[in-house]
Amino acid sequence: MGSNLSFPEVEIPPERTYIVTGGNTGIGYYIAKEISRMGGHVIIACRNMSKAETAIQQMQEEYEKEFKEKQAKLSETERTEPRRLNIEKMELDLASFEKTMRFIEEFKARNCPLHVLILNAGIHVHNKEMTEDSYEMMLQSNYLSNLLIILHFLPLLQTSGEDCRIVQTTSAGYRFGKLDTNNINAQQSFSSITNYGNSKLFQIMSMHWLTRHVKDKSVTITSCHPGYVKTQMTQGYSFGRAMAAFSRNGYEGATTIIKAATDPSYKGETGVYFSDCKISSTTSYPKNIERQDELMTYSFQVLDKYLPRDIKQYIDM
Ligand SMILES: NC(=O)c1ccc[n+]([C@@H]2O[C@H](COP(=O)([O-])OP(=O)(O)OC[C@H]3O[C@@H](n4cnc5c(N)ncnc54)[C@H](O)[C@@H]3O)[C@@H](O)[C@H]2O)c1
Repeated sequence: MGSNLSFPEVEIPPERTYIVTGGNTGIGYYIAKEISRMGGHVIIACRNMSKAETAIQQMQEEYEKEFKEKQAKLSETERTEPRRLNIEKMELDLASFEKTMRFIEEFKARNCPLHVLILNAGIHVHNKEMTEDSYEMMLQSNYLSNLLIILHFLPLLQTSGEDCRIVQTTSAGYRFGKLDTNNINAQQSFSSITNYGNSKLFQIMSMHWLTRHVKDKSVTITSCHPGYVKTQMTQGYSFGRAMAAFSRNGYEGATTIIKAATDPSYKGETGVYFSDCKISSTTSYPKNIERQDELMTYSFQVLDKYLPRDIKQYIDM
């Protein structure tokens, strides 16, 4: 397990900024740690600021330990000191449009470039839960709020320089989802697996739609399946615990996303799905254009109040 899971070691210039949502735990923790270790400026966007701070300290400690272990193999004259990783935290709660907008506005107010947006945070609930905005929890947290962030940050990514990317952590569980606008908000029925699958399917469908409709094609948008990974998410239910011995660890789960976000050979590669650290194919379902249009009509209606005023300048809609 995991032997083909790797990403090339690249030296990331310190001015390149990466947002990693859900960067304090699970897969996101390793995405943030490895990208900052390679030199990037990383902002982890999380719900709980004290947990985020603890995670940042832990990343620094682990990095220093690993750095010193590598240095021990070198001669005294070759040895250097570990650096301070450039990781910051910002508050983000995807289960609330108001709080998601607060994060968007706070980041915009910094007036700094954004090179790579890694939308990794996600949730898998077992029973039907509605958000404060009256949307099914996974629909809003895994899909609608992520789309809102993309729509606001696109112009910033387009003007931040070379090779800017949006990378979403989706799931092969998208196969369990389907688009049914009469039941999209669990109006008629709810199933933990189907509704989780829906949210992950919609990430892939919206990626395809955006790939076609964004006017300036310089920013790439991709979706990644991390594999089945032992994290808080999967340990929260009995099947996940039973699968623990056969699951990837958090680092292995992160490799596919890190590769999609940093590998120079993927520069310009857009509208693709990654699995096992390589571009892979999806079923035909998310590629259906009429279905994508239907999803986006619904999504733009839901998000209408929060959309950027000048959106039509950069998206054909
Ligand atoms: N673990 C797996 O086997 C697996 C498989 C396929 C896809 N994924 C996806 O990988 C991503 C990371 O999951 P993980 O396995 O590391 O689980 P995890 O539970 O360890 O991490 C999820 C992260 O998302 C954050 N999050 C959840 N709801 C949020 C909200 N409302 N606002 C902001 N942040 C929120 C959590 O705080 C946490 O940091 C998710 O998108 C998940 O759907 C995981």
